[in-house]
Amino acid sequence: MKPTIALVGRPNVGKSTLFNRLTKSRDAIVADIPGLTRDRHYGHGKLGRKPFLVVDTGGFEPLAKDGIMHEMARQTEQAIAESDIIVFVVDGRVGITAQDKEIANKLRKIDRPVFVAVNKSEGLDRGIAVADFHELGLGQPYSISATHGEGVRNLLDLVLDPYPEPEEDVADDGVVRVAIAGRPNVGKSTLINALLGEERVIAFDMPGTTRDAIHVDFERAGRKYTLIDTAGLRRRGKVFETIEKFSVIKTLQSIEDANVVILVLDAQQDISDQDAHIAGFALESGRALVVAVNKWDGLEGYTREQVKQLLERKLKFLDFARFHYISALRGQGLDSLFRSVDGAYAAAMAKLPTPKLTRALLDAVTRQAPPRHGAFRPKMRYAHQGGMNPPLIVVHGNALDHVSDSYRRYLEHYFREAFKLQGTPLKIQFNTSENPYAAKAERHIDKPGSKRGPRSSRPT
Ligand SMILES: Nc1nc2c(ncn2[C@@H]2O[C@H](COP(=O)(O)OP(=O)(O)OP(=O)(O)O)[C@@H](O)[C@H]2O)c(=O)[nH]1
Ligand SMILES: Nc1nc2c(ncn2[C@@H]2O[C@H](COP(=O)(O)OP(=O)(O)OP(=O)(O)O)[C@@H](O)[C@H]2O)c(=O)[nH]1
Repeated sequence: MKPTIALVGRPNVGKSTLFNRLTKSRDAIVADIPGLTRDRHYGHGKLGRKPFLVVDTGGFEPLAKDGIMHEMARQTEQAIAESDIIVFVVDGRVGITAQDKEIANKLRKIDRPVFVAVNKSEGLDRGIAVADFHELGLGQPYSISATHGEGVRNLLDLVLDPYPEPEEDVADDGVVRVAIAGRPNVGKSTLINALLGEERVIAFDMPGTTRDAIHVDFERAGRKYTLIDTAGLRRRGKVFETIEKFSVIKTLQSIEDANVVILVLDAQQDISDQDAHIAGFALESGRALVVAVNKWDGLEGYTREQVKQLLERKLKFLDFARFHYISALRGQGLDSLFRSVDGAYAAAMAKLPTPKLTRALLDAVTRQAPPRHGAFRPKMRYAHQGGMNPPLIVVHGNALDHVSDSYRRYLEHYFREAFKLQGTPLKIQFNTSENPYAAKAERHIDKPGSKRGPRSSRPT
């Protein structure tokens, strides 16, 4: 599972700046998607091939007893309880403060690695910048500059050293890993009950001692599935208990671990920010997705139509996914929900042969050529598949840096239709480097004496 890094520290030390730096260099599947609002506190990052999640915890005032600072401290404690690694950010220009010491006192009691990042260190002597902070008793402090990027990579190397690179291929053993995500009270437990039967849920609800995901196998219509849940989070250490039953980190981790995410919404409630954020996470993770609009039993015909329209408008950025209107309570709509889960899985794992991809690409271009950008006319030559889950299509050609987002979406739509990739996001990567074979072939053709060379074929 992807490691989760929590950024902790008092206000104004540079946590948000560091967060932005850690999360910006990801291959953006969501380049510019209308309607998608992001939760700026949770993000994906990558160090080389190693992926990780980052949580920006906001300012941490451990002594605040009430008010907004107290609420923030609660949320920070939850993030600390659920993360794998803590990066404690301090301000190298201000030096150690009483508040830093308070935070350190709390962090020293937890059983996870804590790294002290002495920020704003650009232009300062490294040794002097960090000297003060040994006193925190959290080991060697590291000097960084979040705005300039200095020392950040070194720190990440250390932080992620114990975590191996992910395996190259996604194993396709035919067992579909399903995560059920949604905000509190939409009916996730009811749906899980309906899928597993009561006796299984008891096992599933057992508090674990580690925060590894718990996997529950089940069968449906002759097919095997594994339900992923990160239960067990609630029992972790005495210093930082997870207070809330709902956990964004837990949701993110189960999404990451799944092949297919079932996003559960409540038809009887308006779409909330929390729903939209969870939908956004699912999209950003690249996982295949099926939307289950639950509690459909309680609605009349006219309201149903209204709800459908509203949802499809608000969640337009999920238009690659199938929407199902179900009642978990009555067990209605689950068969067809699972047919879509299977379909989404197949789409996520699809193998797309180069000749077919290239043909589809050229057809798409014939139908609508990429618009010229200034002096550049992007030229697409061929395409191959660069990955699965989600499918990654690598398009090769010239001047592809100048392809617009709207043309990217056009291509995405075209490939989706051509290869029936419903239910999975699709990544398109443009590769402008010359095709060495094409270049060679052209040189060959250009050779004097070549019968099929362009010169000899030019009308005279
Ligand atoms: N000189 C310098 N300033 C920095 C650096 N990193 C952040 N800052 C500045 O410090 C100030 C606070 O940065 P933020 O990233 O907002 O700090 P924060 O810890 O997220 O603050 P809260 O959101 O209040 O908790 C901003 O003015 C940043 O530009 C750095 O590496 N060097
Ligand atoms: N009418 C109706 N009510 C439902 C349906 N599914 C769940 N509910 C009710 O919605 C409430 C919340 O259901 P839960 O399954 O506990 O929701 P949850 O998403 O697991 O909630 P958390 O455990 O808080 O995350 C309960 O009162 C359920 O009986 C449904 O299909 N129709």
